[in-house]
Amino acid sequence: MYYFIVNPSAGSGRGRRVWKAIACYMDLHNIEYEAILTGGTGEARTAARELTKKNRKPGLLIVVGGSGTMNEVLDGAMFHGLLDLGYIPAGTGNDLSRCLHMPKSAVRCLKNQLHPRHFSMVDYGVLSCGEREVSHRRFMVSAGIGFDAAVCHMAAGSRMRGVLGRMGLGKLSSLFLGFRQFLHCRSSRGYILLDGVKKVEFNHILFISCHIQPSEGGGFLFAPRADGSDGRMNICVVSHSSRTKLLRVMLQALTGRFKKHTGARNFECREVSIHTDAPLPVHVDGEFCGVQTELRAQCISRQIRMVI
Ligand SMILES: Nc1ncnc2c1ncn2[C@@H]1O[C@H](COP(=O)(O)OP(=O)(O)OP(=O)(O)O)[C@@H](O)[C@H]1O
Repeated sequence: MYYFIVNPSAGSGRGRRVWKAIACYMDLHNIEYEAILTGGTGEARTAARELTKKNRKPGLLIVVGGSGTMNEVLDGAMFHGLLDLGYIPAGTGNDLSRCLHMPKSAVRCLKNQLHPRHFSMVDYGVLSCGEREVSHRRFMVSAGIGFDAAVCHMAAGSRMRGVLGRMGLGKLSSLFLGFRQFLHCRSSRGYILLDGVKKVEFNHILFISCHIQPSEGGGFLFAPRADGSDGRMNICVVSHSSRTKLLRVMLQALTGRFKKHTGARNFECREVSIHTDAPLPVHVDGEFCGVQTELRAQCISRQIRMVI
């Protein structure tokens, strides 16, 4: 049995179009399936919890949407050993499918899920935040604090993103919002503590992102060495007093030539604690989740089995 969780509004309506093609293929080939179409935030999480309960009829859970939908499913799913997860990308940024080198065609992806030849064991991260009441949220691509989260927050309420997204120009809208935010975003002093032993301090943190997968934000390669199945996270810290230098960092990340240079540093670890003096916005897989000064992220090794 195949269970689909579909976000029809992912990718500014691409989710609905992709789902039509998939449902058509499934019906044409008489393959049994159930589908849940989400109506808003949180529904994919609830559906995933329900579908992964122990007493359910076994089957493959396949997500149709962007990284936000995938994030909700991962966050809501119950693990009984490994979690088998299928994915058909239909989002705006599509970082996960790019990092996993998935085919561009939705039907091609579907065929791979129906006739698996190659499985990939994938890591995920857990972000913990809050002081008195600690909350935990899983992530599959990246989580971070600062500028990147501020862009996600702005994008979520942006009408321009919806309009450009429908025209297939989602990346352009991210660039525009990113540039606007880049000019206004505040920086902060702070530090990171890697695996509880190595403390590194920074004076002008623009953002810190914790990567399971190498890119975020629709193709910004901030952690080119991140490997989604090595049990480790790659931490990217972008910090410098000169915005001109940081602009160069952003452009290099966008063009895939991100290297070690002034303004950006990468670290590897299994677990990281992050402190910023000023409260900064936080995101997980591109979904805004409030403003914080303290975060902890850890990598859970190879607990998701995906067909790619
Ligand atoms: N029916 C719906 N209408 C509006 N929003 C929805 C609906 N179902 C789910 N959502 C919300 O849509 C948001 C965006 O989803 P998602 O991240 O999958 O798409 P995207 O932003 O286009 O893709 P990406 O994150 O890969 O750029 C998520 O916060 C999700 O909770």
